[in-house]
Amino acid sequence: MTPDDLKRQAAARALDWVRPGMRLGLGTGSTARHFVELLGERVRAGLDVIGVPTSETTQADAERFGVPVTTLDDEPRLQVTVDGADEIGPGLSLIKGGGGALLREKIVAAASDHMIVIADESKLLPALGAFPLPIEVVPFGLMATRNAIAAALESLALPPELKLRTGSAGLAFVTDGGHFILDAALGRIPDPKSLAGKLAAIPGVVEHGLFLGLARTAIVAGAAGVRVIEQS
Ligand SMILES: O=C[C@H](O)[C@H](O)[C@H](O)COP(=O)(O)O
Repeated sequence: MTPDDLKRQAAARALDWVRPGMRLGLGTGSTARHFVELLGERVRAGLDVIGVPTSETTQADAERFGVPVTTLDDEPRLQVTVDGADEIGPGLSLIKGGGGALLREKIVAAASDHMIVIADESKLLPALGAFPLPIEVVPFGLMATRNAIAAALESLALPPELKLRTGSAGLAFVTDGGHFILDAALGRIPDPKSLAGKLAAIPGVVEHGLFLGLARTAIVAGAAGVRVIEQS
């Protein structure tokens, strides 16, 4: 079984939470894409749902797979969001944003009654931080914002290692919102809540990839089968 097979298994299980008439948040990334594709199969078989994509890529996928889409402006409250993650830590804390979609993903998750995270078992970890934490920043004042983030990291005894994410041709990667991403190689984040608070207080930081208290259910597929973890 390949990691991609496991992602698809987790995505398939998430369909159990989908009911006719639901308004769904559609996540971004290779795992969420499986969900959108499988949801499209159900829609073609007659399921009536509508989705809010969390990125331009997912919007295109949803259209290609035949999932009707809307916006949060037209449907500001969603019942269920299904999304992937880069890491799943204690209490279903998450690192997200490896694909650069963290801002819309967090807005959509926060507008949802129930966020379900789907992943293969490699994403389930005893602590967050091995995956570099994406921090979305406005291009204006990049160096000042970067210095402020580095100072915040140092104040928490975390390494101030920040890398501007690059895309094609070595240019800065630009998010759907027109921002840049600084990836913070932290190794281990002992206190995600304190870090989230410090980052959110920095002017120029638009959002960060720590998703705390948002996911209620994790569906994790591994060699031994699919596990459902609920956060009470
Ligand atoms: O910005 C991207 C998202 O947060 C993804 O959900 C995350 O990076 C996981 O992606 P994948 O399912 O491809 O590992």
